[in-house]
Amino acid sequence: MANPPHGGVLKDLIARDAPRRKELYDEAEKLQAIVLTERQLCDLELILNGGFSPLEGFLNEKDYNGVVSDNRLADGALFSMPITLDVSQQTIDNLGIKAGARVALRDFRDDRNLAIITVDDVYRPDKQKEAKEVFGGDPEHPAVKYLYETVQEFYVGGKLDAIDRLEHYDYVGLRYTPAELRLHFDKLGWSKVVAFQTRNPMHRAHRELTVRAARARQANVLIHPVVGLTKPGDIDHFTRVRVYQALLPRYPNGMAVLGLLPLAMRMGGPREAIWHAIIRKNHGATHFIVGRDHAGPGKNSKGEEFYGPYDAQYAVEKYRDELGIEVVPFQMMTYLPDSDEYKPKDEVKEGIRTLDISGTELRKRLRTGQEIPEWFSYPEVVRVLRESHPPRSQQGFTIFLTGLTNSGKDAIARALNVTLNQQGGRSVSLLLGENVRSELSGELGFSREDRDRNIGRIAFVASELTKAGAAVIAAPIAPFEQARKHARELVEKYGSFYLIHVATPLEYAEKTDRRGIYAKARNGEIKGFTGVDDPYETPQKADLTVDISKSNVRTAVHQIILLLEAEGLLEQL
Ligand SMILES: Nc1ncnc2c1ncn2[C@@H]1O[C@H](COP(=O)(O)OS(=O)(=O)O)[C@@H](OP(=O)(O)O)[C@H]1O
Repeated sequence: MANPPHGGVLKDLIARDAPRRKELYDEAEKLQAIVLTERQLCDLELILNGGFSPLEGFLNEKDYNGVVSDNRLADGALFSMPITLDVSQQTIDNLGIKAGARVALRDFRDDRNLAIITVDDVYRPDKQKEAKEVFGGDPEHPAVKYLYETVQEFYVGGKLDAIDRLEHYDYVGLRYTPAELRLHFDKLGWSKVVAFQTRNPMHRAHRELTVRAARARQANVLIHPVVGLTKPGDIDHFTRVRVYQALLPRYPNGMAVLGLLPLAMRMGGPREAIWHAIIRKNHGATHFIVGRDHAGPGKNSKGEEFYGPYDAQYAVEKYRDELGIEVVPFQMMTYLPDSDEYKPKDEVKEGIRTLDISGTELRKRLRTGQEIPEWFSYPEVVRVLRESHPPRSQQGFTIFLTGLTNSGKDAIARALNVTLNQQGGRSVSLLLGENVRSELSGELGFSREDRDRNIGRIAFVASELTKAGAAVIAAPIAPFEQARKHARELVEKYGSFYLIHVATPLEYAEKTDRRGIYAKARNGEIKGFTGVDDPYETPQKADLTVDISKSNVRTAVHQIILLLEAEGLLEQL
């Protein structure tokens, strides 16, 4: 039998309210609706399916205060994370949210009503207190930042009636609700299950750790990764799930099951560990692994850890009797090359050689295409990671040329286009200023606002193409620093961005202008012309500066090629 849920009853609101579904659906159609944010949606899903039992809704003020100050709901039940529904004053006024009101909760992705909340109260949280008590208060902590920057100023508490489950279109078969997982364990005849939480790819060390934990308890393994919201910058869940699927056959005799958890993590270390344990208990697990720095966000900008490495383990230990799920504390696993085995760090005798590859080192090896040894991971896992993290020679990039009209930026861009096409290996896209103007920005003029909008469009297209692995060459005038900076930020989410300042002086550009465009600007036919009667802000931080009055197109192209080569982008594998 699976472990009893937290509080004794699984609050599967979908199953509970199924008989009234039609009635609730019709009622919601007539109600005002709160459109939920991504994080609220994740929370809602786990309230509706019982993952957050004993919760039956979003916390009211009494429960919230208890959880924040003391890890307890008003009735004394252990619960460590405030699960709240935040709204703005404007939403409260527009929707008439007040005690006793019924309001629909809507999915922003498909506009479906998923639940109805009966409002208990509307209250203004003490954010400073929440930040301090729940997360430790460091303003750089991601959940504290989220609290101050994104969370609205009021919370709405109240119980929910469930209308429908969330629709998912990825890995649907692996998204077990607590009830489904419990049934699955029963079917398999598993009575002891060790759950493993993760937001990272799994390698040999994790496989060894989970098998060890299972062996010590004569249990089976639930690999229970988070696929809701994790730490910004984490490897996306699509890649991770393919990694877990590749790893699964490495467990002997089907001893592990993979289930995906749609949780929005807060990276709350000790508080989060207690919460994670409760969630796994609700999913039927009897044991839960808590490792070093469990659900911690790493270090702040001063290099300080947000939490002590074993704070999470102490926290779950403190509540061990109440938790009702046995926590399995684990040290870091390390590889012993001389005996070709993994051991927890604290069990390694002094003088024994050990090997480790950090997350940063792994990312570097993926980026450079460097070998990832078999002692560290399985070839089938590495293959999945390499597919989503191709080496630099296969990654996209953007060359962004900025400069005055007739500075030579267009000629360099065209020459670079054929040079990169000759090189092969990537599709090359050329975004010349005038082409973009006619194809994408036809309605725009040359006011600062319109120019910024134009560069914004180029940046968007360049970032999408860079994501798809292309080489992008853009050559607008782009006279404003802020817009160029924005373009860099957008593209760098997906690949490299190089700003090339074509710094040919105005006198030269004007003197050599065969199209007579400067003449038109000088005699007033064209107004607000860059360099003549509109400013050009010199780039503060160009990756390369070239000047056609002193050099030529061929040299400029060669300099760009050398830059790309030095960055590893042109290597032929
Ligand atoms: N008022 C004014 N100011 C500057 N440029 C003007 C203007 N009116 C028309 N043009 C011609 O439009 C071409 C494209 O400009 P851009 O889109 O690159 O300008 S911006 O980056 O949006 O500021 C640009 O050509 P290239 O520099 O050859 O691309 C200009 O010749």
